Parts: sequence; C-alpha cells; structure tokens
Amino acid sequence: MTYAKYSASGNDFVILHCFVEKDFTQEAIKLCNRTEGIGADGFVVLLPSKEADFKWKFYNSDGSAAAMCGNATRAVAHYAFNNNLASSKMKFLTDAGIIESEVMNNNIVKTQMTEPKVIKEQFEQEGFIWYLIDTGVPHLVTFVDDLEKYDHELCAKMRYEHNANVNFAKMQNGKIKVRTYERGVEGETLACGTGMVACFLRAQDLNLVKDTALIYPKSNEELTVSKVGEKIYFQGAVKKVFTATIE
Ligand SMILES: N[C@@H](CCC[C@H](N)C(=O)O)C(=O)O
Repeated sequence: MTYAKYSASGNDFVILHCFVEKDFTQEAIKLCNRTEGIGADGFVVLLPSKEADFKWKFYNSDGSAAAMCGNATRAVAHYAFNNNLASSKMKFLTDAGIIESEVMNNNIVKTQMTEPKVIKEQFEQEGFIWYLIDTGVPHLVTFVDDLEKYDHELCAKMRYEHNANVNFAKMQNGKIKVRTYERGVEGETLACGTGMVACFLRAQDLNLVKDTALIYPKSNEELTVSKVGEKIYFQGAVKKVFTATIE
C-alpha cells in the first residue's frame, strides 16, 4: 500500500487511493496513531466516482467518519493532481457534497466550500457567546479578547453537548486568529479548515470583516477565506511531507 503524508497548515493527513470501497475505520485508527502508526489528525481514501473526478472517505484519527474536512480538501487535491487522478481544477465527492478545488503555484490550493447552514443563532453558555454553524461539519464559534481563554475541558464539554467542533477566535489587526478543538481528534489541532471558515462567517455576521480575510490557526500559517456572491473559498499552502509504501 502506497500512501502520502500531508500537512495542510499543520492539520496532517495520511492519504491513499484504491479501487475497492470498504470500511477503513481500523486502518484510520492504526495509521493515525502517533506512537505506533504514521501519526495524523485524519485518514483519507480516494475512490473512483461516476459523478466527479473521484470521491473520498474521510476519517478522524479516532476512526470516526466525518462528512467534510476543509484542510484535507486542499491536501487531497494536491495529492490527486500529483498522482494524475485529476487535472489542476477538479471536482470530488464528499459526504457533504461536491467540492471544487484548484491546485495553483507554490503548492497553494483553493477550495470552494459547501454551502454553510446556521444551526443555532447566538446563545450564551459557560460565560461565552456561541454561534453554531455547519460548514461541512458542525462548528461552535466564540469570539474572545484573548485566545488564552481556550480551555480544553470547556471545549470537551461543549463538543459532546452539541456534537460539534469548538473554535475560539480573536480579531487582531483586521485578521482572524483561531484555536480549534476537533471532534474525532478530541483535542486541539494546529488548524481546522471548516473551523476557520466558520469563524470567518461569524466575523462577517458581527461586521468584523468584509468579503475576504486572512486567518491564522494555531500553526500560525496564513490562510485566506473569501465570499464571492454566495460562494465561499478557502485557500492556502499544503506540504507533502513524504510518500511511503507499507506491507
Ligand atoms: N480538520 C477538518 C475537520 C475534520 C472533521 C472534524 N474533526 C469533525 O469530525 O467534524 C477541517 O480542516 O475542516
């Protein structure tokens, strides 16, 4: 089995393609394990599709399946282009719908995200004002004045209560800084794409940004989120860390 390890702004993935669809839960748990496996936040398998260039199955590191992953869309697009599975502009099927991605120069990949759906308008809980939105997967967002307010125990509580990923965001010189607790990793990751998009949409809602914004996750790598009409684009660099073959 040949696979690639990618980092998309610090959110890391093991990616491979095959022709046989099956349940990859055990492979996800084994390969994502940081002590006894390769180590990653997520595992993605690309499979043939009649409707698009390919389809994917996405798994979190604990083996749970997720409908979408913004950062993985960028890593997977780069992988597909480099493995001749698609041209630089491609469409692929996720459980959240069709994704369009474009591989550009300098390993920059741009993805058109799925249509967001507000699940719950702002509400107060645990001393914070939250907003719950689905950007492919569900995200709670709270804007704070200090990202040190990010609290693992609180995130875990909110995550289970709302079955959502949890984001603490802060405006700094017109840019958005974000820390995300990810469902299925059950901890803070270095970046979460659907989380950054959720924070951008909440910032727009609060009139903190216009139609485009620079966003910095925990890894501090720069990403851009923009809204053109009703379409939302998410863009940034990805890194192929290595490729390898395992028995
Ligand atoms: N890291 C991803 C989101 C992956 C899925 C999420 N953990 C969930 O289960 O909802 C991203 O970049 O969007």
